[in-house]
Amino acid sequence: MFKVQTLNNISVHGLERLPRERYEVASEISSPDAVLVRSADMHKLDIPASVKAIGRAGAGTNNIPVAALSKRGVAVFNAPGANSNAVKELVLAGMFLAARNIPQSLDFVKKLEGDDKAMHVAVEDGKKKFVGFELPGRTLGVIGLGAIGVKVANAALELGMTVYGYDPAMTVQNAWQLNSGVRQALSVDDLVSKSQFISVHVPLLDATRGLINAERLKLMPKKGVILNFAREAIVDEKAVIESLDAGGLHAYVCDFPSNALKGHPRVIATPHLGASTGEAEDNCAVMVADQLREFLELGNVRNSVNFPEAVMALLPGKTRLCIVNENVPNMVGQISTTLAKRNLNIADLLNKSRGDLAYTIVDVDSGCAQDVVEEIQAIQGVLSVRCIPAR
Ligand SMILES: NC(=O)C1=CN([C@@H]2O[C@H](COP(=O)(O)OP(=O)(O)OC[C@H]3O[C@@H](n4cnc5c(N)ncnc54)[C@H](O)[C@@H]3O)[C@@H](O)[C@H]2O)C=CC1
Ligand SMILES: O=C(O)C(=O)COP(=O)(O)O
Repeated sequence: MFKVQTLNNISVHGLERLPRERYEVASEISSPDAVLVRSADMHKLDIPASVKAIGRAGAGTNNIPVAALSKRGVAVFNAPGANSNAVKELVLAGMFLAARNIPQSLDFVKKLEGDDKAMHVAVEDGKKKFVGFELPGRTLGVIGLGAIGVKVANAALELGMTVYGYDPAMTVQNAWQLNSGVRQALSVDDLVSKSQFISVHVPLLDATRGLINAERLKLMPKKGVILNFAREAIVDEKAVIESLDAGGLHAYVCDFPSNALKGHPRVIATPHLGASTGEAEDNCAVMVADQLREFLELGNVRNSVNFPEAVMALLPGKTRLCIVNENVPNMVGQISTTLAKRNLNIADLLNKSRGDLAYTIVDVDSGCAQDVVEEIQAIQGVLSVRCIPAR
């Protein structure tokens, strides 16, 4: 029986992927094997030694102490692309809301008084304050052409906008999805200086903290719109408010409200709603639950943010050892020597590395005693070892 702790509400469609006869899933559970999470902050949590994997039912993993977990040999999974359409749709909505001054006009309507005739007069007189602009011919700059950025860029092209993209580490997979009409910006500054709309779709990293700052806002054409559906700290909120107040920016559209932003007439803020559609919640939960299950039951790794991709078929009758170790020379040598000493024949072996970490799957012909696991665990550089008994 595997135990899975949930730290947020996870779609029932995802939880159903973990069959009751093999999985106990609860928000309060002792010694969990794995954790399922959305945006709960795990940085200050005491994550028990029993945890072998974390599944993030979503994209961003900045709420998870990934580096510390890697050192313990714990895998972290996410659900790449599973909520990207939901975010794209909200970004598009944000562009329309800003361009047509819709929030301000709704506010105006809410405050109308008098009978219908008086209201009609006020409407026809008041509407001139909300004259907007149209999107065709305007320029959008997309920073980060990953699952979301590519969809936003393609959709904006369809709307008749000129689109620039910037992403120095774009994957081949995403490059295949990107409409060839999207132009390449040479740098963030190049993109910013060309774009009336800028939408950020990068993870929160040291390199992306404050990516949109006072200097960059000065490079932007007047009356621009910044859209931030990525993470709060990617945009310098103080600089944005100063620019809005000084008549630089037209609007700041974001998914991360704060006291400073709340009530500002040119801020359109939603309560972290990017991934909050039934479809996205189901997609993320199903994807990450499947990945967790495959890891717990077979040791295979798909879509991890810290482990290398590693998938090997497990044949009936074979016992599997899953070893996480530092990516240093002679680890596989030491592991196979340990097995040979015990007369355990290797049927199949897969060794993959990613950065400082390596992951080895070894299938052996016969069962494998606990002391073998302990001996491998004792090899310097081994971070965690797991034995999956033969079926
Ligand atoms: N508001 C919400 O509810 C949601 C927010 N997000 C946020 O959006 C972010 C992006 O999500 P996805 O597109 O699914 O992730 P992704 O991993 O598919 O794409 C991120 C892209 O950013 C690029 N990148 C990284 N550093 C960069 C830099 N310094 N300059 C330019 N590009 C850079 C990467 O190469 C990658 O292509 C997530 O990390 C998360 O923080 C994601 C989903 C929902
Ligand atoms: O997937 C992401 O990165 C998100 O920000 C979505 O967060 P959520 O799962 O809605 O709490």
